[in-house]
Amino acid sequence: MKSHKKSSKSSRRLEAASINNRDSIELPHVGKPIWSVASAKNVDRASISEFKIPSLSLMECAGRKVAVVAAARCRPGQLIVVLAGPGNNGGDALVASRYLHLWGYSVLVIDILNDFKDQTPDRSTQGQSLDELNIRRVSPHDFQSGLPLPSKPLILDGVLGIGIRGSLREGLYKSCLQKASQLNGTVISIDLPSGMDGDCWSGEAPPLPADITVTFGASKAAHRIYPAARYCGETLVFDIGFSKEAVDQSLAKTKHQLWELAPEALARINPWRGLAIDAHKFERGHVLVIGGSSLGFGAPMMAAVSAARAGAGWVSLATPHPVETVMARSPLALTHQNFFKGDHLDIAAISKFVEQRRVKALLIGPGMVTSPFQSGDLETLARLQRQGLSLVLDAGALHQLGERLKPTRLLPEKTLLTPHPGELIKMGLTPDAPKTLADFEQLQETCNNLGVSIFYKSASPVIVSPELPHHFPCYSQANNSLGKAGSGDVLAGICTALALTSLPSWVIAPLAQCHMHYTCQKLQDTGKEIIPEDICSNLGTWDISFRS
Ligand SMILES: NC(=O)C1=CN([C@@H]2O[C@H](COP(=O)(O)OP(=O)(O)OC[C@H]3O[C@@H](n4cnc5c(N)ncnc54)[C@H](O)[C@@H]3O)[C@@H](O)[C@H]2O)[C@@H](O)CC1
Ligand SMILES: Nc1ncnc2c1ncn2[C@@H]1O[C@H](COP(=O)(O)OP(=O)(O)O)[C@@H](O)[C@H]1O
Ligand SMILES: [K+]
Repeated sequence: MKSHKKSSKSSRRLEAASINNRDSIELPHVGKPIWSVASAKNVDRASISEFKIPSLSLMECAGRKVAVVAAARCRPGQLIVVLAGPGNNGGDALVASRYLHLWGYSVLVIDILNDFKDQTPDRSTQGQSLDELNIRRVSPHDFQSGLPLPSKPLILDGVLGIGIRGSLREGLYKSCLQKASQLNGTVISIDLPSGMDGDCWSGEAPPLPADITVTFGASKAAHRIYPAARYCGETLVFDIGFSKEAVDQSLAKTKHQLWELAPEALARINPWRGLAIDAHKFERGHVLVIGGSSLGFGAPMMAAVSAARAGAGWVSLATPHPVETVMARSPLALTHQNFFKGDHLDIAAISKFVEQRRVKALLIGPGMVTSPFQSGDLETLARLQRQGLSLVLDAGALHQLGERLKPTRLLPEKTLLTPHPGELIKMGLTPDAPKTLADFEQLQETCNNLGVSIFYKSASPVIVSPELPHHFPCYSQANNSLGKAGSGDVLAGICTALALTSLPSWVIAPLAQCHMHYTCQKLQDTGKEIIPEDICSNLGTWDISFRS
């Protein structure tokens, strides 16, 4: 978000550093594209037909990678049960079986075919190469009718991959997968847990969820976005020798693109780099947090402390409670206001405070249960934005915001909304939570019209911003210790501190999530069960906490 006009020499230095930040951070510096299934198929097709890479050598490489992963996970004496379906996913499984057998592991292949005629040519070739080795192979009928097997084998799921169309049909493939799930083994799935749609992240659990998924070229949406990602387990991505030109060609054709952000790369961004050693509080910037309700003021307090720990120069807190009550519970450096008239905001008083006290970033919503806005309030905020104010709206401030925003148009580079799925729906912008990339494209259209960026919060939050047309970065490092009431307040506070800098909102929001996630992880290393309050009072300095 652009910093507003500054006069001193050192503040110009900050602005220069921040503008550099803004100009130099590009998506490929901090993330990798997530391929759609169509892109993956295009890469495959073009590598083979245009760039003359033999399909069998891609399969050989894929199967070998799977074998290496399986060998590393196999316990001494453990049986490896390989489920090999009819397509090239099954072909990969057969290559893996060959390697594992040759390396001395005990392998049992289940040929999950209705008919040998169903096989793809490459799968059939791999089958023939297995015939010459002494690998035990059984029919799906034998497998299903109670073939005695040791419990807890290592299972390789090569029944179906990205060739699936629609939902998994009832029949042989599904029943074999269900049977395999009864073995209670460790499951390594090839490319995708069989039956899953690589592009969709909100579907049902597949019959045989994976502990590890081995995929090729790049991850797909289902590997990275929750809830689908939970069924993939740990996803490992391998290069299997696709042509780089084929990859570039395929991605160039892609209309919209999900990106997987790399925490280590985000970690190198220090939002305060370049801040002069003699900087004063206004060079960092003044944050005002407005929130709370009759239920309390813990949420805005945590957001305010998080904003201070994330680098704000001065943080003021406004709640509907008597200032003395809040002050008695507050860290000393926070200053306190009461900008409420009943359930609503005294927008004139806020506006005066923002102008007089040079507030540069305003967070409204933590701990609020209903919308605090009345007609005209958003117009006032839009006017303050044009004077340099950045706005972050969370929780209660999001309720029915869609309707309220329509006549207003805020500045997208200065407005960040942070809804979780329920809040997104309550905003009234969309009847359902986004389930596909096309849904995000639609949401971006809405963001363009309203002049806002949306950080769609979940265990794998995605940013949708008019500043980044057709590209949707996702931070997919989940940690269930963050699934606790209050994490959203910490996140909103960090976002608001970062809104003081000139980082674009598509960087601010994931960087805030990354900072919260790293801090949580570090605190967990001390062996404690972590609560959001711990995170807010222990946020690391940007340089130190991100050096891991
Ligand atoms: N050269 C290549 O083509 C490469 C392909 N690779 C592997 O090949 C896989 C893709 O192979 P294929 O395109 O042969 O497809 P799959 O092996 O994923 O699946 C094909 C089978 O799925 C069945 N099917 C489709 N929709 C279904 C539904 N709704 N319910 C039940 N069955 C359904 C089809 O009848 C067909 O028999 C990738 O996932 C990857 O594992 C890798 O070997 C890398 C190279
Ligand atoms: N399992 C998880 N892994 C990673 N991040 C999570 C997880 N669960 C929640 N979060 C993050 O924690 C925050 C929770 O926000 P929210 O649902 O608004 O919580 P609250 O308002 O109760 O504080 C979001 O930033 C979300 O991205
Ligand atoms: K599979």
